[in-house]
Amino acid sequence: MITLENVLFKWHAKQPEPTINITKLDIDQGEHVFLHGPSGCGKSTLLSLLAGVTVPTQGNIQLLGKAINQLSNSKRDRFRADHIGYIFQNFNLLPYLSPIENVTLGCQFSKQRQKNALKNSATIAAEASRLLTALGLNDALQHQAVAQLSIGQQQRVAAARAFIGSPEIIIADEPTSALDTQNRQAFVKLLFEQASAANSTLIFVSHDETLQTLFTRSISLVELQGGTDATH
Ligand SMILES: Nc1ncnc2c1ncn2[C@@H]1O[C@H](COP(=O)(O)OP(=O)(O)OP(=O)(O)O)[C@@H](O)[C@H]1O
Repeated sequence: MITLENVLFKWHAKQPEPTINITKLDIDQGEHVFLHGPSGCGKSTLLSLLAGVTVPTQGNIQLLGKAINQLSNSKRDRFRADHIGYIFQNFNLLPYLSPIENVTLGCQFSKQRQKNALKNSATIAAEASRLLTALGLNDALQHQAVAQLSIGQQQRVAAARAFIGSPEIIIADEPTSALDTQNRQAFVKLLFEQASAANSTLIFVSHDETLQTLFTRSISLVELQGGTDATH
């Protein structure tokens, strides 16, 4: 469901070595992938290629059978809104809005995700609340401004926003870096429950290798770029 072939990416035309150089990568529907590598090796760059935020300098990226690098900017934006949930490292929440309001924004630009959300709950707000509860944010916290929540609580809001409307692909860029080890593992398990319920593919970047064993697959970006078998 995700296929990369001969993908090269340079931030600048004059860059001597590409930031991304991947001959082949296939990820199946429903896989939980742990992507790791040292700082600066290109993990976030790869995630932005997978999300269609940037396009490769050369090569093909197919998501759900569609070559996203061949889509116009507006079609790529639509594809992303319909099929990809993104959990940002700094969460990118709107601080003066409540958790429910932040989560409903996750499907604001996608009719398809709104439709999916309404298969689970009577209203989009009720579905936001259901997801927040499932991710461990109790009802009392769901209506106050996000700025008043702890980092761990904000992280649950960011995750619920990515999951609303059951996108096929969930991308998480170091969402656990602010938590201690025990809370990281608990949070990852909650992510898995939601990903499995929607059969979403989860691509998760982290520096914390203790999380690696929880995942169905682990990819070293350094090995992948070197052309060796990078999957364990
Ligand atoms: N917007 C940008 N413009 C130009 N160069 C960039 C840009 N973003 C990243 N880079 C460069 O691309 C390379 C890879 O950066 P990237 O952020 O993808 O690494 P990373 O593996 O995610 O690092 P970290 O673990 O520290 O977050 C770095 O050399 C970085 O300087």
